[in-house]
Amino acid sequence: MVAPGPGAPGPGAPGPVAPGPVAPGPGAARPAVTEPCAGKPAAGRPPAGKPPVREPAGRKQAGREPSGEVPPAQGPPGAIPPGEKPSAVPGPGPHETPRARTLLAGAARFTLGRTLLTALATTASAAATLALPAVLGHTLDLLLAGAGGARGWALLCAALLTAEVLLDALAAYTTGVTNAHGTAWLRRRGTARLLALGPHRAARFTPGDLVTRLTGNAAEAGTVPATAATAAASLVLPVGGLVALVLVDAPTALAFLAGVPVLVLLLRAFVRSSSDSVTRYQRIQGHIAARLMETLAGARTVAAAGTARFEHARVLAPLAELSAQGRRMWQVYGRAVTQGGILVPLLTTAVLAVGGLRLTAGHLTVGELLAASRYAALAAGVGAVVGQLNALVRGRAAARRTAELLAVPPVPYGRERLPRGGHGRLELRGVTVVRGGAPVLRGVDLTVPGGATAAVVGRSGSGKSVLAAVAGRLADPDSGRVLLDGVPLERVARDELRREVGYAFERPVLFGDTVGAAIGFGACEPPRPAIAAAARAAGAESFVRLLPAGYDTALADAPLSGGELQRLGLARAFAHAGRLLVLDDATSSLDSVTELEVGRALTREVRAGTRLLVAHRVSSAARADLVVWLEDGRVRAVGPHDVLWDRPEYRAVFADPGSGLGSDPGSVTDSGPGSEPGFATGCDLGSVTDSGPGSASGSDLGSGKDSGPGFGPGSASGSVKDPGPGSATDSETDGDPGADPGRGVNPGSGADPGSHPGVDPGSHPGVDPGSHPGGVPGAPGVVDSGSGSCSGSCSCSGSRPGGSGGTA
Ligand SMILES: Nc1ncnc2c1ncn2[C@@H]1O[C@H](COP(=O)(O)OP(=O)(O)OP(=O)(O)O)[C@@H](O)[C@H]1O
Repeated sequence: MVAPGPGAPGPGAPGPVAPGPVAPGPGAARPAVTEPCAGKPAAGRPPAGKPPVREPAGRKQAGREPSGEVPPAQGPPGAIPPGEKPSAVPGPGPHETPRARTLLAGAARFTLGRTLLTALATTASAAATLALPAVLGHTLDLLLAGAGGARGWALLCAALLTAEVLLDALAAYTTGVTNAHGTAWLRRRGTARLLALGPHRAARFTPGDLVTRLTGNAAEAGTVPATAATAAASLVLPVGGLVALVLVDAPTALAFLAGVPVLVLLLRAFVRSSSDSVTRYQRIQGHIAARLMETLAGARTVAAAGTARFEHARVLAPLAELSAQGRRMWQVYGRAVTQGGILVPLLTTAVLAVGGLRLTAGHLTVGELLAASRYAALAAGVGAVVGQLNALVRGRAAARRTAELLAVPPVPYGRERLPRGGHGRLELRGVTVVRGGAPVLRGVDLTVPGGATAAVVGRSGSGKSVLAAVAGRLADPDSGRVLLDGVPLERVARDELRREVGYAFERPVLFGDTVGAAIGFGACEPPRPAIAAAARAAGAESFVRLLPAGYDTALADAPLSGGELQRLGLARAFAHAGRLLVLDDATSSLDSVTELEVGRALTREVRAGTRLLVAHRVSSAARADLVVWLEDGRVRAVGPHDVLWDRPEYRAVFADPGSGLGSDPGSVTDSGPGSEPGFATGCDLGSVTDSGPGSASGSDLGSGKDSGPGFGPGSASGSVKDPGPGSATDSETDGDPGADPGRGVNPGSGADPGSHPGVDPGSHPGVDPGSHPGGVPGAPGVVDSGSGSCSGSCSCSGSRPGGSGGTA
């Protein structure tokens, strides 16, 4: 017998898919974190054996690593809200069918050998099944006639039965293997495409929906090649049965043929109605999985808000619709089976009645009547065909969902290399980014000279993270261009881009089995000393040393605070630092002292290059060479922090509760053991006193003894020599929040050619007033585009107050 099809819907159909993985000591000398990738290449290295520490999801994926908390879809429990993410993706429809077909054809090609073996085994089994009634009938006739040779025919019957059993077993085995290979092929393609989409394009699917597409849906689609082969073979039985019936006795066959049109109509109706309900069923599964993922990602919020019951109801709200579709599937299937169950015995009875009459008339032998009745049953064997059709319908619907993922084009990369010896000059030209139908960056023109540190500040939602994302091509602008060392990012080869542009995020996700592997995770694996140096620079070494096995501690055994996680994320970025390093709020969870130390280490111990820091703290802005002040997606001004600080609106940015003033650790002088007395980070120097041993209490604030290098290359020295207006000499200590917390440091105002000899001083002329006709006169070094007047490229050039005219 031909193995029955994969089964009916309902219990046989997939239930809500459970989200799951897709398939997916320091030396005495301190080595600088340079040449991080001198270690063994990690091309093709899987994302380690451990899933991300934090669950992915979130709207801000474009520019920020996903947060652990995702706001649940709005609305009370009930029907699926129309705005929920899966609906943002084009739903399955006739126009997708060719894609699904192409995909299934690809899976069939991949499993061709096994599929052919399956087809062969099932066809051979069907042939044995077809031969058996004739042989059995003839054997019976020989036995009834007492003729010789019956024994040989009886043995042939036994041989046919044995062959049928063995061939069915072979078909079951090859079907399983073919399904597994087909599923694996689809999952690999889906996962590869998902990873090639980049965060922004992938964000159009919710994580739960993606998991459903890559697990349950891919598994169902993966069964299509073998099911198609089996279904083709299972057609051999009814067709062969009919042919055999005609051969045994044509008038008897005519009795059967009278009922065939009804059978055909029945099958057609089944395919039509089950296709629709199966498609809906699978979509609802995706919705439930998406909600479940959201809830799991936001488990803390749910627990804190005490909304577990609400969440329970919300996640399972589509269950009623799922159940309705499941029932519909059952009904459709049940109806087809029932109708077939009535029709088949009727047809068999008609065949038997006509055959009986023909037997009485002497036109048929007993054996022929037996064979005719068996062939009639085989010819009417719609049960197997319905099962196969049902599996094919489900598989095709599932393939459409997988094909929707593949229909999203991957991010294209060019082949160009960045110029050798470039320092990471970053240019944004007329960059506009649209999110949710509205521009969130509007015609941004900006130049950050190679080797400079730029702090991006602005109120919450002003577009800082989006800017950080486009700067390193985690997202592409909707219009405009981003250039690194003069090469448009879209032309740069992928490996080159990822090697030369590093990111650290506010809430990093760690990949790797161990702490060391998590730091080394990247396109290439840095050697252990470089990993240790990166950890040291990121302030992670102290707690890594305390772990049971240091860098070899399994991530699962390393409980990490938010700040520790952030430091490991920073260490990862430092270990792979290229010519551009983008830190998107990556120090927000660090205490002030650690942040200060990280800022220093970034200058001294990490490969020199351009830094783009999304900053909420005054101290971070104060240490940068230039500040890019964003407002409503536009560059409001570019200039040194201490000069911008004169403006109440700029100060108000930091008065934003979300931006950290008041608790700004930048006002701490330096509380680290062995800290340099008198070092001030430039904040309200009188407002915080330092209780750390050996630290300054702010008494020599503004003394200009700035020995901290700050973030920027060469940022420290200039302030000693030439504090300049608005630099470290500000001594207002009246506690006025609008006073001068930001002025204590004159970051980057002095050249430090010694420490960064590779940086071209000429390329750091401070702010380029020429390119900013809207620059505010009297505010040296600041270019104001608040009125939208930043028409050319904004660069920090020349007129840095207190600076020597270069930050190199
Ligand atoms: N995927 C998205 N869909 C819709 N809107 C988005 C998306 N990503 C960002 N936005 C919107 O773009 C604007 C800028 O977002 P962005 O994350 O860059 O702000 P930000 O300045 O970094 O804010 P914060 O300081 O609060 O992190 C915000 O209004 C945000 O709501």
